Amino acid sequence: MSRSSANGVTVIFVLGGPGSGKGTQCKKIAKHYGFSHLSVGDLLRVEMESGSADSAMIKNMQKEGKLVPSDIVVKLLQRAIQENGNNKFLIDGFPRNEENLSAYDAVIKIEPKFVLYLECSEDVMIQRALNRNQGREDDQIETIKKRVKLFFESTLPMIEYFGTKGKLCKVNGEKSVEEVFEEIKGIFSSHEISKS
Ligand SMILES: Nc1ncnc2c1ncn2[C@@H]1O[C@H](COP(=O)(O)OP(=O)(O)O)[C@@H](O)[C@H]1O
Ligand SMILES: Nc1ccn([C@@H]2O[C@H](COP(=O)(O)OP(=O)(O)O)[C@@H](O)[C@H]2O)c(=O)n1
Ligand SMILES: [Mg+2]
Repeated sequence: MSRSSANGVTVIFVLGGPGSGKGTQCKKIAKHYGFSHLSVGDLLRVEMESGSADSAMIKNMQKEGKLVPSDIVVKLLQRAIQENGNNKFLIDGFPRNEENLSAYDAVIKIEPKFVLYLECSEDVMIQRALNRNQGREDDQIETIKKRVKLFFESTLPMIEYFGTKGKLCKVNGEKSVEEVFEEIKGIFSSHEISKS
């Protein structure tokens, strides 16, 4: 039996390229449905600012648009889940490749209820990330292009794998914020997740 059915913890992976709207939609879902939003990029940024032994490496990987080793990412995620009293989590921006997924399966082991994928064209991703204005060092054009490339090379094949398992829920991430959220509400309703 998966841990999700054993202890009643619900996990949803929220995936999409940079700028596809993961953070934007997760905030709305969290508020509407009472989920806790765990953005792995944010967890890494907090760890980077903490001055821990991994700070410099994380800063460098983010600046280069590369992925931080999975063991470090999974430890941060596990700690965030354990410290949180909630039993419903949106995991935003993870897993991003097969290695992330294997590390998750080995350590955290909570089978996701489904994977929410915000589909967006490369041009829209790039424009949104460029206009984001959050002071992120990785939101400059050269790094964004590397991140987009990595998304299509490493993340998308893994997302498609969830499709073969019948776990993939895809929405059109290019519509307005409210239209995307309406589509998401339909998906949540079909999975019998109701307003908190
Ligand atoms: N559906 C949308 N339409 C237009 N702009 C959006 C939409 N969703 C998000 N944005 C904007 O695009 C940028 C990237 O969104 P964000 O949620 O940070 O994406 P991600 O977490 O996937 O990188 C932000 O400036 C956000 O306000
Ligand atoms: N699973 C993850 C998620 C993020 N990251 C790092 O954090 C960066 C920013 O991730 P993010 O999820 O905040 O980025 P967006 O998709 O929101 O633009 C990535 O480019 C990686 O360097 C990672 O290494 N592994
Ligand atoms: Mg984000």
